Amino acid sequence: MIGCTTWLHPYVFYLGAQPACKPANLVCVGRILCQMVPCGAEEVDEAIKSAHAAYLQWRKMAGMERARVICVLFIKGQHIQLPGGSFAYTRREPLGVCVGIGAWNYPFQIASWKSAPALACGNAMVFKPSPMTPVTAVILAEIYKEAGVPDGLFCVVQGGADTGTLLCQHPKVAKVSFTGSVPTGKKVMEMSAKGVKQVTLELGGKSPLLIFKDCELENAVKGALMANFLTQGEVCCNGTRVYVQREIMPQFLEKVVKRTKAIPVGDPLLDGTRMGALISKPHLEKVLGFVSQAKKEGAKVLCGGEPIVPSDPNLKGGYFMAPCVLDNCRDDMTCVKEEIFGPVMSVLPFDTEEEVIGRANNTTFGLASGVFTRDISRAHRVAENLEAGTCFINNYNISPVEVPFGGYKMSGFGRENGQVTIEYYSQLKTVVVEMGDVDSLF
Ligand SMILES: NC(=O)c1ccc[n+]([C@@H]2O[C@H](COP(=O)([O-])OP(=O)(O)OC[C@H]3O[C@@H](n4cnc5c(N)ncnc54)[C@H](O)[C@@H]3O)[C@@H](O)[C@H]2O)c1
Ligand SMILES: C[N+](C)(C)CCCC=O
Repeated sequence: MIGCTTWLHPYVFYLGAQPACKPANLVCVGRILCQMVPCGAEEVDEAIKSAHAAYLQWRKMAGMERARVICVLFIKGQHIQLPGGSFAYTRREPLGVCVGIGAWNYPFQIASWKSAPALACGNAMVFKPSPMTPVTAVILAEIYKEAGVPDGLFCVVQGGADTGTLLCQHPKVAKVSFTGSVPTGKKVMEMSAKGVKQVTLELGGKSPLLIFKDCELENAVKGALMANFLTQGEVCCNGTRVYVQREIMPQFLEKVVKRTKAIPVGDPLLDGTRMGALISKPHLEKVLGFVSQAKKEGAKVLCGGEPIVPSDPNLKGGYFMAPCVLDNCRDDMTCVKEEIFGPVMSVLPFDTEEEVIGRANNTTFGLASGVFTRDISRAHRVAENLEAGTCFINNYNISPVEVPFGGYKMSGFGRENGQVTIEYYSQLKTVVVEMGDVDSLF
């Protein structure tokens, strides 16, 4: 246990009572790394006020000045000509204090994807990481401080649902950017609606990956693995419904199972490791529960799906499981309908393009999708018809920061990354300029 410390400004970070554990090894399994006291109303208010005070100075700085601290994208308005030499122009202005609330699966990335554009647009941000992964957002705050971000502009508050609720309901908050599950996203949206706050929701998914018989099979197999086993399958946009055209199903399964069985599972700090432990014991049990349910509903486990103890004795007690491939799946099975958030691939056969697009879209989610084919016309036709915020053609899970990311349907709205993010962290002011006399009706 790390000793109790409270740091205020530039961020609020309370260490005290809520354990954050490491899931992988004996030295750390179940061992408490640090303890957090969830922030209550007083601390949340203090963080928001401190962010607001910093925002009042930060918003006045020119883009060039902010660019000395944080790499600022080109933020510009429009010039619109009007009759008689008059004109209007638009300015992109910051929103104020934005709140970021993060999930546990990409804790540093989520904090960065939210706070960097927020700050670049002239806002302040109060960020609440998941209580499962509370530490890396604080490291990000330290990086910002070192880069020259003014005190208070990026504050980290710790806590769970109660702290998140306080943040969403605070009257000084202009916007909430949330990453997490659909049920929590709905609550965040409801609370934000009451205060007419803008919202970005990055929610869950159950994305389809369509593999046509004319694909380059080795690439499709590699793509299916990238779509399912990256980060132990704890990835929102994973392509966990793998639709394979019937004619190539035997070859696909043989290759995918061979590669899946060869995935080195173990210590995530070693270069050769490709899969680590799941986040927690309850989450491991939940994922294994999906595999048991799939078997009951008629799926066939081709490999994995059970807890494993890696050969390294230090890893005993870690929350490891063998990556799993499920065959004989149907669209009505729980494993095909629900987000598992673990290393479980469900494989389903299809016959025609029209049929598979209908089946792929038959879900309330719409985060991502993918297609493997050599037919360029088909690739773009499928991309157009799939109801998802991203479609990967002949690859999967490629998301550089220049490229917008976000969902359709219940997977959320708003976008992170890319130039378009500016629209979600700024508001547009129109300035109308008269160059002649006022033509009054009165
Ligand atoms: N679309 C994306 O970009 C993306 C990225 C990562 C994860 N996710 C999704 O996140 C989910 C897994 O993450 P999780 O289990 O941490 O999700 P979660 O919804 O349980 O929690 C997310 C965050 O919300 C907070 N929270 C909980 N209740 C709240 C409330 N009432 N008000 C305000 N905040 C509240 C939590 O403390 C946490 O910080 C999966 O569904 C995954 O798909 C989506
Ligand atoms: C970087 N990825 C793989 C696109 C993951 C984004 C965050 C989703 O959970």
